[in-house]
Amino acid sequence: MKMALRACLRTKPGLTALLSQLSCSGHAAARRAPALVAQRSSSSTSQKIKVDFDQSSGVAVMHMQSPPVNSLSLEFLTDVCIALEKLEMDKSCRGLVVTSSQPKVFSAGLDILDMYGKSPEHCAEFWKAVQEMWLKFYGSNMITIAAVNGSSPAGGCLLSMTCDYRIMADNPRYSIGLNETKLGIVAPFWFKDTMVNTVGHRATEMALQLGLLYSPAEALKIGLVDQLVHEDQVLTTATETMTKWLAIPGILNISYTCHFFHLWCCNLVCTICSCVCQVIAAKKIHLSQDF
Ligand SMILES: CCCC/C=C/CC(=O)SCCNC(=O)CCNC(=O)[C@H](O)C(C)(C)COP(=O)(O)OP(=O)(O)OC[C@H]1O[C@@H](n2cnc3c(N)ncnc32)[C@H](O)[C@@H]1OP(=O)(O)O
Repeated sequence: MKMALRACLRTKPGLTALLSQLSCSGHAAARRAPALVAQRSSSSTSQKIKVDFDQSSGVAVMHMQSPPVNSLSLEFLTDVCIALEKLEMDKSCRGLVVTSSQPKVFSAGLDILDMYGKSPEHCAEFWKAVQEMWLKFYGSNMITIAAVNGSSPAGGCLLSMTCDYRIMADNPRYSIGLNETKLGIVAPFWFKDTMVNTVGHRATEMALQLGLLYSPAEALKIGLVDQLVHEDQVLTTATETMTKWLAIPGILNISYTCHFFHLWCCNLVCTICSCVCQVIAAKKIHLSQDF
């Protein structure tokens, strides 16, 4: 799926334009962008994101450092998007590892405080930033690996699922999953679709209906994560794994993308049809009650 968006970005100028319209240029431009210096190794830091880029390997490591739990606030999302844009523009950067600098937590998901009691304008901007993060990760030309070194509920799980590969710390105290139902909210359809693409329909159905959070071992079993390693090994394993992925010529990825893009389009059309059907059904019920 991620590959699909990637192919689309390469081949369809229309979508690129769409993405750039959705891009953080509005709110992001106003913020100071962390610079990536063209040298063998460079480091750039915003308040909430630190990026270390090793030019010799072409791999960047993005450290999320927003205490206490890397919750996805508008400010945090904006910094992530700016950092991603910078890396994407640097053609020497081919791989990205995302990890957390916070102990025990990868990301707590959307910042609840940034969603509650805010103006409609803030909520709109916030929601746009959430979608943008998803699009930028899913549509990235880089190989992306999530080094999940702590708990990762809800939006944190979504973030990890937008990556090509997930390595999680093998600590039973940690959990991962889309637990929105348990919070009394419905996961947006694109959260659901991202999970379907990761673990399949049935596992997603169970996960979303029950708002399940999985232990690392359970997550590995259903394919929500790809590998478990000791807590201290998450980042090193991620960079080693990246070497394997980068050994595959990028062109081969593209041939898979067409197939996945087709599936993605079908999915989108189905979702739209199902929404239309629901509206028609609701109208019919309403009309039949009138008579
Ligand atoms: C409009 C439709 C939207 C639909 C989509 C929603 C997707 C989402 O992502 S909704 C957010 C769902 N997130 C969660 O349910 C996570 C809740 N948090 C936790 O489960 C735990 O905090 C943790 C497992 C991530 C970490 O546990 P730990 O024991 O280490 O830390 P805590 O003491 O629980 O928390 C520390 C500190 O952080 C605050 N906090 C935690 N999560 C969030 C959050 N998502 N947004 C904002 N703030 C959060 C928590 O309140 C504590 O703050 P204080 O120290 O000030 O009490």
